Amino acid sequence: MASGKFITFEGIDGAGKSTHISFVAELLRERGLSVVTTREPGGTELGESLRNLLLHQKMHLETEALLMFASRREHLAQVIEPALARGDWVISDRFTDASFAYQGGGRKLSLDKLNALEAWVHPHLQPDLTLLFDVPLEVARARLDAERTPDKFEQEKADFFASTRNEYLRRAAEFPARFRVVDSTRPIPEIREELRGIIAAL
Ligand SMILES: Nc1ncnc2c1ncn2[C@@H]1O[C@H](COP(=O)(O)OP(=O)(O)O)[C@@H](O)[C@H]1O
Ligand SMILES: Cc1cn([C@H]2C[C@H](O)[C@@H](COP(=O)(O)OP(=O)(O)O)O2)c(=O)[nH]c1=O
Repeated sequence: MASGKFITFEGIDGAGKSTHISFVAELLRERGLSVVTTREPGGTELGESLRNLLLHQKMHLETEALLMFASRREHLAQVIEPALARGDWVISDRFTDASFAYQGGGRKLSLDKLNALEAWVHPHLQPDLTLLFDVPLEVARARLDAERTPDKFEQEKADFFASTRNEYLRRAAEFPARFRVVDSTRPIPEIREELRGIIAAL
């Protein structure tokens, strides 16, 4: 049996990643693959409790980073690793790149500390494919304003998201084999066509 692959969706808030997750999951299911969709922070009962704290409570930057990785540890143990071991495909709405982008880029936690946490929590696992939905801040902000009540992260200022986006793009350049940067300013059907091509090539 072919082994499953691990796909992560990333981007600043409002970039449009959630819009495309069910589409990509469906593309894979059409090929007869078994697909698990999940998200971070969250994905487990404990992770969803941590998500609630992380999205709504102020806390020290390092506490925030540690809780993101605590949620991830549980998620890997309970959901991601068992699914991949069964041969399922896993699609996660965010993973460790988000910690580098938000806690590292946005909040300026040292990348050394983030590298140490990553080496602790998943020394041997990386996504097979990371789709980075990229838009300028103004576009993301306009999409969010039209839509929802902002959580703790979504209330951050423009320079926070500029740094977050830059860190995502820096990582995409550092790991070109696993990243695909998707220009998410385009209309949804055009983005879907590109995603269809990327998935077909996997
Ligand atoms: N390519 C696009 N063009 C126009 N609007 C979009 C596009 N992609 C997403 N949106 C809209 O932007 C909003 C935020 O999208 P969402 O997928 O929830 O973003 P994210 O998950 O990245 O925060 C939603 O209202 C969605 O319908
Ligand atoms: C996984 C992860 C998410 N986050 C942030 C990014 C998002 O603002 C927030 C929740 O992500 P997300 O699920 O994208 O939010 P929404 O449901 O509103 O689209 O958590 C981090 O700061 N670090 C992380 O490691």
